[in-house]
Amino acid sequence: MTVLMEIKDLKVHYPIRSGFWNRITDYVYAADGISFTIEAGKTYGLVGESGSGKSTIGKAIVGLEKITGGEIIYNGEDVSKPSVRNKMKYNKDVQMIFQDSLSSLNPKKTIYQIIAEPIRNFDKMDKESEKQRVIELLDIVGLSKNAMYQYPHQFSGGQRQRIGIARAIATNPKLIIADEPVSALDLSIQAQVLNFMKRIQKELGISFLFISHDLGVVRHMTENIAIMHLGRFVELGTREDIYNNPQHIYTKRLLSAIPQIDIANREANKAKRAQVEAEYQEKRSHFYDEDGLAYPMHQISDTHWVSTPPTQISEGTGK
Ligand SMILES: Nc1ncnc2c1ncn2[C@@H]1O[C@H](COP(=O)(O)OP(=O)(O)OP(=O)(O)O)[C@@H](O)[C@H]1O
Repeated sequence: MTVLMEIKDLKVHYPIRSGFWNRITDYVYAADGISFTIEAGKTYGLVGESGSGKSTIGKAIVGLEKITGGEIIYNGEDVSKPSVRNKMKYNKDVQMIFQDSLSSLNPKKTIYQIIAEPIRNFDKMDKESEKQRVIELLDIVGLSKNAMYQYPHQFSGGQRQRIGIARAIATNPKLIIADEPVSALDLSIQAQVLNFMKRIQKELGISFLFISHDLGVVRHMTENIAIMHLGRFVELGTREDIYNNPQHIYTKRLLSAIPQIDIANREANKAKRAQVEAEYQEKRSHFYDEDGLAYPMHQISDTHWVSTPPTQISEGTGK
């Protein structure tokens, strides 16, 4: 395994201000002690429901969010420090794509201007080479060269997402943070964009941090997955660990929420979902500390970590 990036004990706490003096009265612990490793050329899945802190981690990694504590190690340096990022042209190596391609692509700019912008920032070249590079990038994402004279609103959601990907790969990045990249798309288009991302990963050797609220979407995309809840990881493992041997009650709940197209077993699936939900409500307090937060992670196999109550560890039943 070749390590591309190591996130160590990352913390992002947002201050909450209130009262006449606008003083800090509390904090939102959006990311609280997050550690994981992204391998070169692989996809890491980060999954949890809305508000669990996934985007905060993505933004902290690209440098859009100031961190409260921890380290983000890339090429042996801590890139959570802006001075280190600037020195090593980190923003060329790490790019981000977003869920809402319409608002993340400037509506007043042509597709040419949108894709050429990162090239101009990082790889100065003459006009003709720049144009050829834009055409090449459009070709990689399956769009004709005529697209470069058009504007974002003239494309469908799936095409706009591919334009976002063309912009992201323009700098030959090593890592792309993909924050809910297909959530706004129809199911059939989702599959197209996911397959397309897998293809460019294979061809260009890019790593992805794939952020999603849906364990069904990441299933065929990722080698390793972390499940996040209320700012902390509750479970982390390989695809097999998470889908075939889930341990945390929250992971089981997310798995039961994956939509099934199995019409014949619709009633049985519904009953299973209700049973998992009832179990979650009943046993929830056992899996979280007195503040309602996940316990620290405990390793249960070479690849599998689970947030585990201290009492369970002392009893020697880490599972
Ligand atoms: N700038 C901010 N100031 C204060 N609180 C914030 C800020 N940004 C995010 N939060 C809070 O931090 C928590 C995590 O938010 P985050 O957007 O990272 O979650 P998420 O899992 O990506 O959810 P979603 O998919 O809905 O974006 C939420 O409670 C959110 O309200």
